[in-house]
Amino acid sequence: MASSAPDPRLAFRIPSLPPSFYYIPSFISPEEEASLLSKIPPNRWTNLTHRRLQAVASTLTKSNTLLAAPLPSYLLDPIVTRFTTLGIFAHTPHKAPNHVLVNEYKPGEGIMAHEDGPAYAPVVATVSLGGAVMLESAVNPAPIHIAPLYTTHRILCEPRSLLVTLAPAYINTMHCVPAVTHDVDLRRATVANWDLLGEAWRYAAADDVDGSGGSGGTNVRTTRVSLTYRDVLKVSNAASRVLGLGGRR
Ligand SMILES: O=C(O)CCC(=O)C(=O)O
Ligand SMILES: [Fe+2]
Repeated sequence: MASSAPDPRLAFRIPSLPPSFYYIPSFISPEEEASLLSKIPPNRWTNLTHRRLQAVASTLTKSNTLLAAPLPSYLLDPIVTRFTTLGIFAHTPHKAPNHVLVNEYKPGEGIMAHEDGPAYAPVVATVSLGGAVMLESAVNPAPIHIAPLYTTHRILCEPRSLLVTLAPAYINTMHCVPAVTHDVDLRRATVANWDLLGEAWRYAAADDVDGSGGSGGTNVRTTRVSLTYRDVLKVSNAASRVLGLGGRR
């Protein structure tokens, strides 16, 4: 019976993590990666202390409202088409992403621990381009202002991969990208998605190609761009029509 067939998406769930993180290596091809990198507008970056950022199509208003504007076509195809096939945004209010935060990290850069918060439906789909980085996720057993963080998990985001974070992980965890030039001690015991990596051998120590022991490998950071797709809950069509807003920052 079709209903008893295993959900193919489960193959990509990171099993050692709390629900739900999914990791898909080689979500896009090297050609698609190069094309995406060439289409990111060079003049729309906002420089932050440890990374630079583009909010596409625009920055949310103070009330966390998106002024309706279509995503540019380079961010839609093929990525959003594949999201639709996988049903990633099937249960969000708009059934599709309507906002993308594009981050760029040079070696030594990162993003401090944070939650993505209530402006969005609890789904983030992140495509990595360029270099690999370690994303750290800290599970919080209680509301963040009451209890300190405990268990930290490490997720290696390879170039061309897709990382999907769904509720309850979206709500119960904080995440960061450490601002380092090298991600060290890479092996099965310390990298939650080791067995889902497309090219784990690249990151293993020379004496430890299966990642199970040894001294652990190192990822030497190079510039990495992340495309983080989200569905903003509050969308204003009126404001963008009347005020002519909604342009890209
Ligand atoms: O670059 C990443 O993978 C994480 C970015 C992030 O956490 C964010 O934009 O909220
Ligand atoms: Fe985030």
